[in-house]
Amino acid sequence: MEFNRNTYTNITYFDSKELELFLFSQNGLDFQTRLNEELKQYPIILNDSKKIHSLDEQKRISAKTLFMLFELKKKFFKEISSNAKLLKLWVYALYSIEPSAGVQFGVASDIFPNSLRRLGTEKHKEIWKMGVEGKIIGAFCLTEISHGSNAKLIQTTATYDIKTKEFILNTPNFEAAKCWAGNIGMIATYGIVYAQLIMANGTNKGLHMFLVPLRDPETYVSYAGITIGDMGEKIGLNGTDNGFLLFNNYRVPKISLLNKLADVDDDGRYIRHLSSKKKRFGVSMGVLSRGRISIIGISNNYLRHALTIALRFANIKKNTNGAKNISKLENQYFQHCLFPYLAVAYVIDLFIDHLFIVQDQFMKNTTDPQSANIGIELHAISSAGKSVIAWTVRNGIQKCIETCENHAYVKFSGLSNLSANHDANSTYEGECHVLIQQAANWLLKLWPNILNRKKINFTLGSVNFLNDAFEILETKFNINCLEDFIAPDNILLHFQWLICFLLKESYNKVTHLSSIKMKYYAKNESQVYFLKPLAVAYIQAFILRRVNIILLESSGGVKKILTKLLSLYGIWCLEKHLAFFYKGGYASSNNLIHFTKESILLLCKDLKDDAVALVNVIAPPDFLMKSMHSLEQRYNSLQQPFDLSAAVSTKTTNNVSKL
Ligand SMILES: Cc1cc2nc3c(=O)[nH]c(=O)nc-3n(C[C@H](O)[C@H](O)[C@H](O)COP(=O)(O)OP(=O)(O)OC[C@H]3O[C@@H](n4cnc5c(N)ncnc54)[C@H](O)[C@@H]3O)c2cc1C
Repeated sequence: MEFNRNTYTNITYFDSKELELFLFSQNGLDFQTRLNEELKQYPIILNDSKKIHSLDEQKRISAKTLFMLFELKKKFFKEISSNAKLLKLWVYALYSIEPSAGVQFGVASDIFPNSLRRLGTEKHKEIWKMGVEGKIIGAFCLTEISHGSNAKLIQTTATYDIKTKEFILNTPNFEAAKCWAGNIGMIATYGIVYAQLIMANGTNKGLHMFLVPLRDPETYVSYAGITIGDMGEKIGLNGTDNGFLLFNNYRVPKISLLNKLADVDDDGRYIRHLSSKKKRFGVSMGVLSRGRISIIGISNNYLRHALTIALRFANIKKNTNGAKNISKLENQYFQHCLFPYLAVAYVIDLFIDHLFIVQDQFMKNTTDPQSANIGIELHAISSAGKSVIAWTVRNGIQKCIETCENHAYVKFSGLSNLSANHDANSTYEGECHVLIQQAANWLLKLWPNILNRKKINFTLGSVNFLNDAFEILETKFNINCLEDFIAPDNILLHFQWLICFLLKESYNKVTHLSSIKMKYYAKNESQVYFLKPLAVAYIQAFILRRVNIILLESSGGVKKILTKLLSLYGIWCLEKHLAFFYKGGYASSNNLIHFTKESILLLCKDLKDDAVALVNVIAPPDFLMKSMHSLEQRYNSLQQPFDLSAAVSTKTTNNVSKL
C-alpha cells in the first residue's frame, strides 16, 4: 500500500509560548514563576546534587524539606485548592524538589488529614486541622507484612471494651505487623490505623479506621504498648522514613474510630450511618481514588524529567555516520524509542487536569445522590489509569536511560534516581496488577446489563458507548488513507470495538470457567489475555477520548501539534492490541498493521525537529532537575580542572614503585 504524502502535511508551526499557555494557562505560568522564585529562597533545595549523603542525612534533608513544604503550601494553598492546573504544577513541583519529601508530604498533608475529614466526624476536626497545617505529622497504616492488596484480611484487631469505652489494639502475630507506612519510621506522632473491629461479644465488623496517637510530640518517643521503627535502606526514596508498627494491648479512646460511615455507641452497639452498602462502597471507592490520581501526575512528572534529560542530551550528541555527523534525533530507532513517551507526557499532562477537576467535585459532594455512581467509575478510571501510567512511565524512564548510553550510568545524570524513586508508584496506593483487575471486574459486571439491553449511564462517560456494543461489534476496519487513520476520532472507534470485543470475550471465558470451577479461579485464569488487556484498552481509550475533547478548545499550530501527539499516543497504544483486531474479525487484510506501523514511524519522524522545543515546554526548571546533561557541564562544574594525564602518570609511578 502506498501513502499519499500530499494529503498529509508534516510541517507543524507552533509557538512554544502559546503551547505553554494552553497547557498551563497564564495563571499557571505566573504561579510557576512565583513558586520557583520562592523555592530558590530555600538553601536546602539548592543543595549539591552530586554529593552522596548518608542514609541518616537523606532522612534529615527530607524531613527538613517536608516542614518547608508545609510553609510553602500555606502561601499557595488558596490557589492550588481552587484551580486544577495549579494543583498539577504544585504536584509536579513537590516531586521535583525532593521526591522523598514529596512522599512524606503527600501522606502528612493529604492522605492523613483527608482520611480524617472524609471518614471522620466533628470529633476529629481538630487533629485534621493540625494535620493540614503541619502542626502534627501523621501516617497512614494499612499494609501488613502478609496483607497489602488483600486488605480485607488484615489481621490487626481493635476490640471494643464496654467498661472503659476504649478500643484495644493488638498485633496478633508478626505477619500482622504494619509495615511500609511513610513517616512511621521517625517522625509521625499520629497514625490512621486499619484494623478489624471486634465487638465486645466477639463479632467481627470488618475493617475500620482508627486515629491512633503513636509518639510523644515533645520527645518523639513511642508510647508504651507500641513497637515502632524504620524499614532501613531501600532502592529509592531513602529520605522517606517508611516504618513498621506493632501493638500490644494498646488502648485508644472510643473517639479514635473514624465514625462517619459506622459507629459504636456507648453500650457497644454497632451502628451503620449509610443504609445502602452499595452506596457506602461507591463513596469510599471514590475517596480512595484521590491518591491514585495524584500518582498519575507524579508519574508523569518523573517522565518529563527523564525525557528532558534524554532529549536535551540527544540534541548535543552526534551519531557518527561515515564522514558525516548527524544528530541522534535523526535516528529512526531513537525516535521510536522516545517520541511516543513524549506524546504520553503531553497527553497525560492534559488528562490529569480533567481528573483533578472531577475528583475535586466528587470530594465536595460525597453526600450527593449521584456520588456512588461517580465514585465507582472514578475508582475504575483511577485504578486502571494509575497502573497503566505507572507501567508506561517505568518503561519510558528505561528508554531514556538506554538512549543516554553510558552517561545515564553516571549517578549525577539523575536518571537512575528517577527510575528507583518512580518504582514505588507501581506498589503504593494499590499494587498495579491488583488495581487493573479491579477495573476489569467492574467492566465485567456491566456486560450482563448490555446483554439484557439494560441501559447503563455513568456520569464520567467512560463506558456509555457500551450501550451500542452490538452495533459496534458489527463494524469493520475500513480506513483507506493515512489522514483518516491518524485522526483521533477514528482511533477511538477502533478502541471502542476492541473494548466491546474484549469485554464480550472475557465475560464468556469467565462464565465458562465458572461453570467448572470456583469463581476465584475462573477470574484468575482469565487475567493475562482477557481481563488485563480489557482494562488497559479501557483506560487508554478513555484518556484518548477526554484529551480529544480538551483539544476542541485549542486552535492553530497548538491544536495541530497536540493532535499529532495525541494521534501518536493513540496509535502507539493500539499497536499493542493488534492481534485482537484480527482474532475478532475487525480487520482481515494487512491494512491495519501497515497503517499502524507506517503512521507511528511517520509521526515520530515528523516530531524530530520539534522534539526538543516540545520537551522544553514541559521541562522542570534546571535548578530542580539537578541533572547535568553533558560531560562538558560536569567538567565546568568541577572547581579544579580534572587533569587526566596527571592522574594516569601518578598511578603509573605508584604502580611502578610497588613493583
Ligand atoms: C515506598 C513505599 C511507600 C509505602 N507507603 C505506604 C504507606 O504509607 N502506608 C501503607 O499502608 N502502605 C504503604 N506501602 C505499602 C504498599 O501500599 C503495598 O506494598 C502495596 O499495597 C502492595 O501490597 P504488598 O506489598 O503486600 O504486595 P501484594 O499485595 O502481596 O503483592 C505482591 C505481588 O503479588 C501480586 N498479587 C497480589 N494479589 C494478587 C492478586 N489478587 N492477583 C494477582 N496478583 C496478585 C501483585 O501483583 C504483586 O506483584 C508503601 C510501599 C512502598 C514501596
